[in-house]
Amino acid sequence: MDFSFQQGGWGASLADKLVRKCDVLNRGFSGYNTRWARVILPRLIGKGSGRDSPAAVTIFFGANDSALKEENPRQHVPLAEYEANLKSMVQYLRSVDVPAARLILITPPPLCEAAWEQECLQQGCKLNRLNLVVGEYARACLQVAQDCGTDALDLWTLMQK
Ligand SMILES: CCCCCCCCCCCCCCCCOC[C@H](COP(=O)(O)O)OC(C)=O
Repeated sequence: MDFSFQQGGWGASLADKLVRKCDVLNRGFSGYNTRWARVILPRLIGKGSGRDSPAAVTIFFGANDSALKEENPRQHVPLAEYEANLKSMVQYLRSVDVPAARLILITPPPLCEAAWEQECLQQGCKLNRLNLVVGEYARACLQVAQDCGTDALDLWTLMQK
């Protein structure tokens, strides 16, 4: 997310598609999980921080939360806490007047284990994420969206090979 406004990134593409219709703001923090994000969210989005009411607010977490506890305890967040943190972020956004109908929860994307393993090896560690585990977090994200009455974008399913 942090890097999505770089050349060719999905944030930049979205901003380009929506030019003259609405502004796309990026509040991504690379490497963050929901445990850290829920703490800083009020500093990123406060009551009335947009000039107009937002057309949509996306919440896109889970890739880092789903890192394996044994191999990456720093970023790992247990599944139940991930769900609770997402719900807390939804509740916070609703408390600053973002209607549930304007919220979109995005599941973590699928993981290409072979490519990620290369990245891990370069950093001197073992493969620390598994696509099947990411899928469990994606399903939990969809469940939270259903429970909270928000829209959801199931990237994990849409982007599987
Ligand atoms: C109002 C309409 C909203 C539409 C949103 C459309 C969203 C499209 C998203 C496409 C996503 C492409 C894949 C992105 C992959 C991002 O992976 C990120 C993770 C975590 O990285 P970071 O954010 O830096 O912590 O990357 C890895 C390697 O886990």
